[in-house]
Amino acid sequence: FKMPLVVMCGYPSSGKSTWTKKLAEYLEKEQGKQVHVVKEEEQFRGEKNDILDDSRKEKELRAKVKSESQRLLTKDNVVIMDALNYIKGYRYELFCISKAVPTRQVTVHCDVSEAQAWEWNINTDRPDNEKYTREVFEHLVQRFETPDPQNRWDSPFFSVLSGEELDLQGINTSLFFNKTPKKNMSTQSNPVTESNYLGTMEKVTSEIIQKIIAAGTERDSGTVDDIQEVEVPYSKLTVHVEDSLTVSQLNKLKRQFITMCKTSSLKGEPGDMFVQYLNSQLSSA
Ligand SMILES: Nc1ncnc2c1ncn2[C@@H]1O[C@H](COP(=O)(O)OP(=O)(O)OP(=O)(O)O)[C@@H](O)[C@H]1O
Repeated sequence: FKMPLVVMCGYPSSGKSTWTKKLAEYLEKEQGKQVHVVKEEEQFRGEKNDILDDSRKEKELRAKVKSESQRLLTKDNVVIMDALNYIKGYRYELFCISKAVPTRQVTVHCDVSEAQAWEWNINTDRPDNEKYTREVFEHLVQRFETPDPQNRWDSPFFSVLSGEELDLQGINTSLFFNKTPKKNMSTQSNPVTESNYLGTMEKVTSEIIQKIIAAGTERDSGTVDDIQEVEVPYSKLTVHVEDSLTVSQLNKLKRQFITMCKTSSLKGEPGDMFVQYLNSQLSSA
């Protein structure tokens, strides 16, 4: 059992670094753990707003922070990821990495209002190039995908409101004392054996995609339109389709998912895993 990952998230300037510091101190001094903080901030080098305003640079930034965390996760310490972590699909990828190690992961949401975060941003004693511009701040707030403890990748979940204290002890308990989370209990299908796992994946994902396509193509061949929730085989979960979606996009997501399963030694109920993957990717496009 390897040391766990804490994923901080929240609006820009919502207190992520402040709570990261307190959590790290608590785990080190009171629990005798080694803590490694991966700071997104260190990558900015005075160009915070430029990087966050450029989707290509921002993507590179996220990839760096992710691989740094992944590298450290194999060592004997707690990794706290002090980063915006605002994309649902990205948090899902982190969850897959933790699962593959395997280790535990806890999500901490610094849940302060936009107005409060903005006030902290302008009143902070950092140099101006380390403050968010109004424009970048607003973009990040708009794009923020609030974590939901119902998603298994956002759970166990802790949030801290403005004026409240973070439950440091609770986090410690979740990281070190709780049992490994149980497998998803929403399906009763038969357990899948190692040897036929990928074959099963192929069949399950194909049938799920067929169902989504069938639900949307009655009107318009080739595009899946105007669907909210699609019920699919092999899972009690539904797929949320908000925007129009092409058959080739769906096939691409299926291929990506299968590749991820092959490389990450991720195991679970194939139907649920694929539906959760689709939902995380469809909402983070
Ligand atoms: N609970 C709090 N009460 C009062 N001020 C706070 C609180 N939390 C954070 N701040 C102030 O808000 C500013 C931003 O805090 P912090 O750097 O922790 O946020 P962040 O989410 O890490 O920011 P960034 O998005 O830039 O990484 C700091 O000046 C900090 O002192």
